Amino acid sequence: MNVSSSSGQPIPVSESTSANLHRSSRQSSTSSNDPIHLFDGEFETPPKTRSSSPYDSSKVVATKTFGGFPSLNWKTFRQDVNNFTQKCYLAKNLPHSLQDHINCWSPIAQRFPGLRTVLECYIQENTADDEPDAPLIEIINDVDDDPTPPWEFHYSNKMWHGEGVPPPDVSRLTSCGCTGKCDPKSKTCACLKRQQHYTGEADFAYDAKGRLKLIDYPIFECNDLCGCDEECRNRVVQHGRKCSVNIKKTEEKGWGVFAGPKKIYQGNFVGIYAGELLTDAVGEERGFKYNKFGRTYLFDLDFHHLKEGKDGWEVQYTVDAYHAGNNHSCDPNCRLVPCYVNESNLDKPLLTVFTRRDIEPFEELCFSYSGDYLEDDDEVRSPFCAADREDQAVYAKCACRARNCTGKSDSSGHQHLCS
Ligand SMILES: C[S@@+](CC[C@H](N)C(=O)[O-])C[C@H]1O[C@@H](n2cnc3c(N)ncnc32)[C@H](O)[C@@H]1O
Repeated sequence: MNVSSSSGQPIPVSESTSANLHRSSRQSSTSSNDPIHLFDGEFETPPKTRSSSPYDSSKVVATKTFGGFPSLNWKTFRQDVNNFTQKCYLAKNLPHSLQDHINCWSPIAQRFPGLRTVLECYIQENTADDEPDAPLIEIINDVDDDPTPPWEFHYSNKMWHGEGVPPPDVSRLTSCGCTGKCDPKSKTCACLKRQQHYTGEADFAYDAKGRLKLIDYPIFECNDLCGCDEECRNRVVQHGRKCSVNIKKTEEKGWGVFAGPKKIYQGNFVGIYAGELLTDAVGEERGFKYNKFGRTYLFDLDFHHLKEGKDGWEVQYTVDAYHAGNNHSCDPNCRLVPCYVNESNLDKPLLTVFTRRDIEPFEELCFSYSGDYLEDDDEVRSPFCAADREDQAVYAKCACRARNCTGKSDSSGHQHLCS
Protein backbone atom coordinates (compact mmCIF):
# COMPACT_ATOMS: atom_id res chain seq x y z
CA MET A 1 0.00 0.00 0.00
CA ASN A 2 1.35 3.43 -0.80
CA VAL A 3 0.18 6.80 0.45
CA SER A 4 1.13 10.18 1.95
CA SER A 5 0.90 12.43 5.07
CA SER A 6 2.99 12.86 8.17
CA SER A 7 3.16 12.98 11.88
CA GLY A 8 3.71 16.58 11.02
CA GLN A 9 2.43 17.99 7.80
CA PRO A 10 2.13 16.21 4.52
CA ILE A 11 3.58 18.12 1.64
CA PRO A 12 0.83 18.65 -0.85
CA VAL A 13 1.70 17.33 -4.23
CA SER A 14 0.27 16.58 -7.58
CA GLU A 15 -0.28 13.86 -10.06
CA SER A 16 2.80 12.47 -11.67
CA THR A 17 3.66 14.00 -14.96
CA SER A 18 5.00 10.87 -16.59
CA ALA A 19 6.04 7.33 -16.00
CA ASN A 20 9.69 8.25 -16.21
CA LEU A 21 10.41 6.96 -12.74
CA HIS A 22 9.88 3.37 -13.71
CA ARG A 23 12.59 0.99 -14.76
CA SER A 24 13.33 -2.62 -13.95
CA SER A 25 16.02 -4.66 -12.16
CA ARG A 26 17.10 -4.64 -8.57
CA GLN A 27 20.37 -3.86 -6.90
CA SER A 28 21.67 -4.81 -3.54
CA SER A 29 24.19 -3.22 -1.28
CA THR A 30 26.19 -6.27 -0.38
CA SER A 31 29.31 -6.68 1.63
CA SER A 32 32.03 -9.05 0.48
CA ASN A 33 33.43 -9.27 3.98
CA ASP A 34 32.78 -12.98 4.31
CA PRO A 35 33.60 -15.00 7.41
CA ILE A 36 36.64 -17.27 7.14
CA HIS A 37 36.18 -20.97 7.81
CA LEU A 38 39.22 -22.70 9.26
CA PHE A 39 39.82 -26.39 8.86
CA ASP A 40 40.55 -27.07 12.51
CA GLY A 41 36.99 -26.29 13.47
CA GLU A 42 37.40 -22.66 14.42
CA PHE A 43 35.22 -20.08 12.85
CA GLU A 44 36.79 -16.69 12.50
CA THR A 45 34.87 -13.56 11.70
CA PRO A 46 36.06 -10.24 10.32
CA PRO A 47 36.46 -7.33 12.75
CA LYS A 48 33.26 -6.42 14.51
CA THR A 49 31.55 -3.41 12.99
CA ARG A 50 28.47 -2.83 15.06
CA SER A 51 28.27 -1.66 18.58
CA SER A 52 24.74 -1.99 19.87
CA SER A 53 24.22 -5.75 19.54
CA PRO A 54 24.54 -7.73 22.75
CA TYR A 55 26.77 -10.15 20.83
CA ASP A 56 30.46 -10.00 20.18
CA SER A 57 30.96 -11.65 16.81
CA SER A 58 34.73 -11.87 17.32
CA LYS A 59 34.09 -14.53 19.95
CA VAL A 60 32.01 -16.72 17.68
CA VAL A 61 33.28 -20.29 17.61
CA ALA A 62 31.46 -22.87 15.56
CA THR A 63 30.90 -26.25 17.11
CA LYS A 64 32.57 -29.28 15.51
CA THR A 65 30.55 -31.96 13.83
CA PHE A 66 31.40 -35.64 14.18
CA GLY A 67 33.39 -35.45 10.97
CA GLY A 68 35.67 -32.82 12.43
CA PHE A 69 34.50 -30.08 10.09
CA PRO A 70 33.38 -26.71 11.43
CA SER A 71 29.64 -26.41 11.47
CA LEU A 72 27.65 -23.27 11.60
CA ASN A 73 24.28 -23.07 13.19
CA TRP A 74 21.76 -20.28 13.32
CA LYS A 75 22.98 -19.11 16.69
CA THR A 76 26.53 -18.55 15.47
CA PHE A 77 25.61 -17.41 11.97
CA ARG A 78 23.35 -14.60 13.08
CA GLN A 79 25.99 -13.16 15.36
CA ASP A 80 27.93 -11.89 12.39
CA VAL A 81 26.40 -8.77 10.92
CA ASN A 82 28.28 -9.39 7.70
CA ASN A 83 25.98 -12.32 7.00
CA PHE A 84 23.09 -9.89 6.74
CA THR A 85 23.00 -7.39 3.99
CA GLN A 86 19.84 -5.62 3.06
CA LYS A 87 18.76 -5.21 -0.50
CA CYS A 88 18.59 -1.60 -1.54
CA TYR A 89 15.96 -0.81 -4.15
CA LEU A 90 16.86 2.22 -6.20
CA ALA A 91 14.18 4.58 -7.44
CA LYS A 92 15.89 4.83 -10.81
CA ASN A 93 15.24 1.10 -11.19
CA LEU A 94 11.49 1.25 -10.55
CA PRO A 95 9.85 -1.18 -12.98
CA HIS A 96 8.06 0.61 -15.79
CA SER A 97 8.03 -1.52 -18.93
CA LEU A 98 4.48 -2.85 -18.46
CA GLN A 99 3.22 0.65 -17.70
CA ASP A 100 4.98 2.08 -20.74
CA HIS A 101 3.58 -0.65 -22.94
CA ILE A 102 -0.02 -0.04 -21.88
CA ASN A 103 0.37 3.73 -21.97
CA CYS A 104 1.25 3.38 -25.65
CA TRP A 105 -2.11 1.80 -26.45
CA SER A 106 -4.95 3.82 -27.92
CA PRO A 107 -7.40 5.33 -25.40
CA ILE A 108 -10.01 2.78 -26.50
CA ALA A 109 -7.67 -0.15 -25.91
CA GLN A 110 -6.81 1.26 -22.50
CA ARG A 111 -10.44 0.79 -21.50
CA PHE A 112 -10.23 -2.96 -22.11
CA PRO A 113 -11.87 -4.47 -18.97
CA GLY A 114 -9.33 -7.32 -18.91
CA LEU A 115 -6.69 -4.80 -17.80
CA ARG A 116 -8.18 -5.08 -14.35
CA THR A 117 -6.93 -8.66 -14.12
CA VAL A 118 -3.55 -7.62 -15.52
CA LEU A 119 -3.14 -5.10 -12.72
CA GLU A 120 -4.33 -7.55 -10.06
CA CYS A 121 -1.69 -10.06 -11.21
CA TYR A 122 0.96 -7.34 -11.37
CA ILE A 123 0.23 -6.32 -7.79
CA GLN A 124 0.34 -9.93 -6.67
CA GLU A 125 3.70 -10.43 -8.35
CA ASN A 126 5.16 -7.26 -6.80
CA THR A 127 4.07 -8.10 -3.28
CA ALA A 128 4.34 -11.90 -3.11
CA ASP A 129 7.65 -11.80 -1.23
CA ASP A 130 6.62 -9.15 1.29
CA GLU A 131 3.13 -10.34 2.15
CA PRO A 132 2.94 -14.06 1.36
CA ASP A 133 -0.23 -14.56 3.44
CA ALA A 134 -2.10 -11.52 2.16
CA PRO A 135 -5.47 -12.01 0.47
CA LEU A 136 -5.33 -10.91 -3.17
CA ILE A 137 -6.15 -7.31 -3.94
CA GLU A 138 -9.08 -6.71 -6.28
CA ILE A 139 -9.54 -3.67 -8.50
CA ILE A 140 -13.15 -2.53 -8.30
CA ASN A 141 -14.91 0.24 -10.17
CA ASP A 142 -18.65 0.75 -10.08
CA VAL A 143 -18.36 4.51 -10.69
CA ASP A 144 -17.22 4.72 -14.31
CA ASP A 145 -15.57 2.59 -16.97
CA ASP A 146 -11.90 3.07 -16.02
CA PRO A 147 -10.73 -0.52 -15.65
CA THR A 148 -7.77 0.45 -13.47
CA PRO A 149 -6.07 3.43 -11.87
CA PRO A 150 -3.74 5.23 -14.30
CA TRP A 151 -0.83 3.10 -15.44
CA GLU A 152 1.77 5.17 -13.63
CA PHE A 153 0.79 3.23 -10.55
CA HIS A 154 3.36 0.84 -9.10
CA TYR A 155 2.02 -1.14 -6.18
CA SER A 156 4.86 -2.02 -3.82
CA ASN A 157 5.71 -2.50 -0.17
CA LYS A 158 9.30 -1.53 -0.77
CA MET A 159 11.06 1.76 -0.25
CA TRP A 160 12.71 2.85 -3.47
CA HIS A 161 15.80 4.86 -2.62
CA GLY A 162 16.26 8.10 -4.50
CA GLU A 163 19.54 9.78 -5.34
CA GLY A 164 21.59 10.61 -2.24
CA VAL A 165 19.57 8.39 0.12
CA PRO A 166 21.84 5.89 1.93
CA PRO A 167 21.03 2.16 1.74
CA PRO A 168 19.49 0.40 4.76
CA ASP A 169 21.98 0.36 7.64
CA VAL A 170 22.23 -2.92 9.56
CA SER A 171 25.67 -2.19 10.99
CA ARG A 172 24.27 -0.60 14.15
CA LEU A 173 21.15 -2.71 14.53
CA THR A 174 20.14 -3.66 18.03
CA SER A 175 19.13 -7.30 18.18
CA CYS A 176 17.98 -9.58 20.96
CA GLY A 177 19.35 -12.96 21.95
CA CYS A 178 16.02 -14.47 22.96
CA THR A 179 15.06 -17.97 21.95
CA GLY A 180 11.54 -18.93 20.93
CA LYS A 181 9.20 -15.97 21.27
CA CYS A 182 10.35 -12.79 23.01
CA ASP A 183 8.80 -12.44 26.44
CA PRO A 184 7.20 -9.04 27.12
CA LYS A 185 8.27 -9.44 30.74
CA SER A 186 11.88 -10.22 29.87
CA LYS A 187 14.59 -8.32 31.72
CA THR A 188 17.19 -9.07 29.06
CA CYS A 189 15.49 -8.72 25.66
CA ALA A 190 17.38 -5.92 23.89
CA CYS A 191 14.46 -5.24 21.52
CA LEU A 192 12.05 -4.85 24.42
CA LYS A 193 14.46 -2.44 26.10
CA ARG A 194 14.76 -0.38 22.95
CA GLN A 195 10.97 -0.20 22.59
CA GLN A 196 10.67 0.79 26.25
CA HIS A 197 13.23 3.51 25.78
CA TYR A 198 10.86 5.24 23.35
CA THR A 199 7.52 4.48 24.96
CA GLY A 200 8.24 4.37 28.65
CA GLU A 201 5.87 1.36 28.75
CA ALA A 202 7.06 -2.04 29.85
CA ASP A 203 5.84 -3.84 26.77
CA PHE A 204 6.18 -4.38 23.07
CA ALA A 205 4.13 -2.25 20.72
CA TYR A 206 1.87 -5.20 19.87
CA ASP A 207 -0.47 -7.33 21.93
CA ALA A 208 -0.54 -11.12 21.77
CA LYS A 209 -2.74 -10.97 18.64
CA GLY A 210 -0.26 -8.77 16.81
CA ARG A 211 -2.43 -5.67 17.13
CA LEU A 212 -0.88 -2.31 17.84
CA LYS A 213 -1.54 -1.29 21.41
CA LEU A 214 1.05 1.41 22.05
CA ILE A 215 -0.06 4.25 19.83
CA ASP A 216 1.74 7.48 19.02
CA TYR A 217 5.14 5.84 19.38
CA PRO A 218 7.58 4.42 16.88
CA ILE A 219 7.62 0.63 16.58
CA PHE A 220 10.88 -1.28 16.86
CA GLU A 221 10.39 -4.84 15.65
CA CYS A 222 12.77 -7.75 16.14
CA ASN A 223 14.95 -8.10 13.08
CA ASP A 224 17.00 -10.53 11.01
CA LEU A 225 19.82 -10.51 13.58
CA CYS A 226 17.60 -11.46 16.51
CA GLY A 227 17.60 -14.91 18.04
CA CYS A 228 13.84 -15.18 18.52
CA ASP A 229 11.72 -17.17 16.10
CA GLU A 230 9.36 -16.01 13.39
CA GLU A 231 6.33 -16.37 15.65
CA CYS A 232 7.72 -13.77 18.06
CA ARG A 233 5.06 -11.24 19.02
CA ASN A 234 7.38 -8.42 18.02
CA ARG A 235 7.30 -9.33 14.31
CA VAL A 236 4.18 -8.04 12.58
CA VAL A 237 4.94 -5.58 9.78
CA GLN A 238 7.74 -7.80 8.49
CA HIS A 239 5.26 -10.64 7.92
CA GLY A 240 3.07 -8.43 5.77
CA ARG A 241 -0.61 -7.68 5.54
CA LYS A 242 -3.02 -10.39 6.62
CA CYS A 243 -6.35 -8.62 6.13
CA SER A 244 -8.25 -8.25 2.89
CA VAL A 245 -8.15 -4.85 1.12
CA ASN A 246 -9.15 -3.75 -2.34
CA ILE A 247 -8.52 -0.76 -4.58
CA LYS A 248 -11.76 0.89 -5.57
CA LYS A 249 -12.77 4.00 -7.49
CA THR A 250 -14.59 6.63 -5.45
CA GLU A 251 -17.02 9.28 -6.68
CA GLU A 252 -14.95 12.31 -5.68
CA LYS A 253 -11.50 11.28 -4.53
CA GLY A 254 -10.13 9.18 -7.33
CA TRP A 255 -9.08 5.68 -6.33
CA GLY A 256 -8.96 4.57 -2.70
CA VAL A 257 -8.17 1.57 -0.52
CA PHE A 258 -11.18 -0.29 0.92
CA ALA A 259 -11.64 -3.10 3.40
CA GLY A 260 -12.57 -6.47 1.93
CA PRO A 261 -15.55 -8.58 3.01
CA LYS A 262 -14.32 -9.07 6.58
CA LYS A 263 -14.23 -6.66 9.49
CA ILE A 264 -10.71 -5.40 10.30
CA TYR A 265 -10.07 -4.95 14.00
CA GLN A 266 -8.55 -1.95 15.74
CA GLY A 267 -4.76 -2.01 15.77
CA ASN A 268 -4.39 -4.32 12.77
CA PHE A 269 -1.57 -3.72 10.36
CA VAL A 270 -3.01 -3.00 6.92
CA GLY A 271 -0.02 -2.04 4.80
CA ILE A 272 3.06 0.02 4.17
CA TYR A 273 2.88 3.49 2.73
CA ALA A 274 5.67 2.77 0.36
CA GLY A 275 7.15 4.78 -2.43
CA GLU A 276 10.26 6.67 -3.31
CA LEU A 277 12.45 7.79 -0.44
CA LEU A 278 13.80 11.21 -1.32
CA THR A 279 16.26 13.57 0.29
CA ASP A 280 14.52 16.64 1.66
CA ALA A 281 15.97 18.79 -1.12
CA VAL A 282 14.56 16.57 -3.87
CA GLY A 283 11.26 16.34 -1.98
CA GLU A 284 11.00 20.14 -1.88
CA GLU A 285 11.64 20.39 -5.58
CA ARG A 286 9.10 17.73 -6.41
CA GLY A 287 6.52 19.19 -4.05
CA PHE A 288 6.81 22.54 -5.76
CA LYS A 289 6.14 20.92 -9.11
CA TYR A 290 3.29 18.75 -7.85
CA ASN A 291 1.58 21.65 -6.08
CA LYS A 292 0.61 23.13 -9.38
CA PHE A 293 -1.66 20.13 -9.87
CA GLY A 294 -3.03 20.26 -6.33
CA ARG A 295 -2.38 16.63 -5.53
CA THR A 296 -0.95 15.27 -2.30
CA TYR A 297 1.49 12.38 -2.33
CA LEU A 298 4.57 13.54 -0.43
CA PHE A 299 5.10 12.74 3.21
CA ASP A 300 7.89 14.24 5.30
CA LEU A 301 9.55 11.85 7.74
CA ASP A 302 9.36 14.31 10.61
CA PHE A 303 7.98 12.20 13.42
CA HIS A 304 8.14 13.53 16.96
CA HIS A 305 10.66 11.00 18.19
CA LEU A 306 13.12 12.23 15.58
CA LYS A 307 13.03 15.86 16.57
CA GLU A 308 12.45 15.66 20.31
CA GLY A 309 15.25 17.40 22.20
CA LYS A 310 17.09 18.26 19.01
CA ASP A 311 17.16 21.99 18.44
CA GLY A 312 17.38 22.92 14.81
CA TRP A 313 16.47 19.40 13.68
CA GLU A 314 15.56 19.32 10.03
CA VAL A 315 13.66 16.84 7.92
CA GLN A 316 16.08 14.46 6.24
CA TYR A 317 13.83 12.36 4.03
CA THR A 318 10.46 12.47 2.32
CA VAL A 319 8.37 9.62 0.89
CA ASP A 320 6.78 10.19 -2.49
CA ALA A 321 3.92 7.77 -2.92
CA TYR A 322 2.40 9.25 -6.04
CA HIS A 323 2.09 5.80 -7.50
CA ALA A 324 -0.88 5.01 -5.27
CA GLY A 325 -2.24 5.80 -1.85
CA ASN A 326 -5.01 5.96 0.70
CA ASN A 327 -7.26 8.98 0.69
CA HIS A 328 -7.49 11.60 3.42
CA SER A 329 -10.25 11.78 6.00
CA CYS A 330 -10.77 14.40 8.69
CA ASP A 331 -12.06 11.52 10.86
CA PRO A 332 -9.60 8.82 9.85
CA ASN A 333 -10.00 5.14 10.63
CA CYS A 334 -6.27 4.47 10.10
CA ARG A 335 -3.05 6.02 11.32
CA LEU A 336 0.50 6.12 10.03
CA VAL A 337 3.13 4.79 12.41
CA PRO A 338 6.91 4.86 11.93
CA CYS A 339 8.31 1.34 12.16
CA TYR A 340 11.87 -0.01 12.14
CA VAL A 341 12.79 -3.54 11.18
CA ASN A 342 16.18 -4.01 9.49
CA GLU A 343 17.18 -0.36 9.59
CA SER A 344 19.18 1.35 12.32
CA ASN A 345 19.02 4.80 10.72
CA LEU A 346 16.25 6.46 12.75
CA ASP A 347 15.63 8.98 10.00
CA LYS A 348 14.42 6.21 7.70
CA PRO A 349 11.44 4.47 9.31
CA LEU A 350 8.92 2.51 7.30
CA LEU A 351 5.59 4.33 7.14
CA THR A 352 3.15 1.69 8.28
CA VAL A 353 -0.64 1.91 8.24
CA PHE A 354 -2.61 0.59 11.24
CA THR A 355 -6.32 0.78 11.94
CA ARG A 356 -7.42 3.27 14.60
CA ARG A 357 -10.69 1.50 15.25
CA ASP A 358 -12.66 -1.51 14.05
CA ILE A 359 -13.40 -1.19 10.36
CA GLU A 360 -16.55 -2.59 8.84
CA PRO A 361 -16.49 -4.73 5.70
CA PHE A 362 -16.08 -2.61 2.52
CA GLU A 363 -15.40 0.61 4.46
CA GLU A 364 -12.79 2.93 2.97
CA LEU A 365 -9.42 3.02 4.75
CA CYS A 366 -8.31 6.62 5.22
CA PHE A 367 -5.86 8.46 7.38
CA SER A 368 -5.36 12.12 8.11
CA TYR A 369 -2.92 13.91 5.85
CA SER A 370 -2.68 16.49 8.62
CA GLY A 371 -0.84 14.20 11.01
CA ASP A 372 -1.56 11.30 13.29
CA TYR A 373 -0.31 12.44 16.64
CA LEU A 374 -3.51 14.33 17.30
CA GLU A 375 -5.75 13.78 20.27
CA ASP A 376 -9.14 12.41 19.29
CA ASP A 377 -10.92 15.72 19.96
CA ASP A 378 -8.37 17.90 18.20
CA GLU A 379 -9.68 19.75 15.22
CA VAL A 380 -8.29 18.29 12.05
CA ARG A 381 -7.47 20.87 9.42
CA SER A 382 -8.23 19.52 6.02
CA PRO A 383 -5.18 19.78 3.79
CA PHE A 384 -7.54 20.37 0.89
CA CYS A 385 -8.72 23.69 2.21
CA ALA A 386 -7.72 26.43 -0.20
CA ALA A 387 -7.24 28.98 2.59
CA ASP A 388 -4.33 26.96 3.92
CA ARG A 389 -2.36 27.34 0.78
CA GLU A 390 -0.07 30.22 0.10
CA ASP A 391 1.20 28.67 -3.08
CA GLN A 392 -2.11 29.07 -4.94
CA ALA A 393 -2.10 25.42 -5.86
CA VAL A 394 -5.32 24.07 -7.31
CA TYR A 395 -6.82 22.01 -4.51
CA ALA A 396 -10.01 20.06 -4.61
CA LYS A 397 -12.28 20.58 -1.63
CA CYS A 398 -12.14 17.83 0.91
CA ALA A 399 -14.60 15.11 0.03
CA CYS A 400 -14.11 12.91 3.10
CA ARG A 401 -17.68 13.62 4.33
CA ALA A 402 -16.62 13.33 7.96
CA ARG A 403 -18.79 15.32 10.37
CA ASN A 404 -15.81 17.31 11.63
CA CYS A 405 -14.48 18.04 8.15
CA THR A 406 -13.26 21.61 7.87
CA GLY A 407 -13.32 21.65 4.10
CA LYS A 408 -16.88 20.61 3.38
CA SER A 409 -19.57 22.71 1.69
CA ASP A 410 -21.92 24.71 3.87
CA SER A 411 -25.67 25.05 3.32
CA SER A 412 -25.14 27.82 0.78
CA GLY A 413 -23.12 25.43 -1.30
CA HIS A 414 -19.89 27.28 -0.65
CA GLN A 415 -16.80 25.64 0.67
CA HIS A 416 -15.92 26.43 4.28
CA LEU A 417 -12.56 28.10 4.66
CA CYS A 418 -10.33 26.75 7.36
CA SER A 419 -9.64 29.35 10.01
C1 LIG B 1 -2.22 9.96 -2.10
S1 LIG B 1 -3.37 10.30 -3.29
C2 LIG B 1 -4.62 9.16 -2.94
C3 LIG B 1 -4.98 8.36 -4.16
C4 LIG B 1 -5.81 9.12 -5.14
N1 LIG B 1 -7.21 9.08 -4.74
C5 LIG B 1 -5.64 8.58 -6.55
O1 LIG B 1 -6.61 8.19 -7.19
O2 LIG B 1 -4.50 8.55 -7.00
C6 LIG B 1 -3.98 11.84 -2.79
C7 LIG B 1 -4.95 12.49 -3.75
O3 LIG B 1 -6.23 11.87 -3.65
C8 LIG B 1 -7.26 12.85 -3.64
N2 LIG B 1 -7.89 12.85 -2.30
C9 LIG B 1 -7.51 12.12 -1.24
N3 LIG B 1 -8.30 12.36 -0.19
C10 LIG B 1 -9.20 13.28 -0.56
C11 LIG B 1 -10.28 13.93 0.09
N4 LIG B 1 -10.61 13.71 1.34
N5 LIG B 1 -11.00 14.83 -0.63
C12 LIG B 1 -10.70 15.09 -1.92
N6 LIG B 1 -9.70 14.50 -2.60
C13 LIG B 1 -8.96 13.59 -1.93
C14 LIG B 1 -6.60 14.18 -3.89
O4 LIG B 1 -6.59 14.37 -5.29
C15 LIG B 1 -5.19 13.93 -3.40
O5 LIG B 1 -4.25 14.79 -3.98
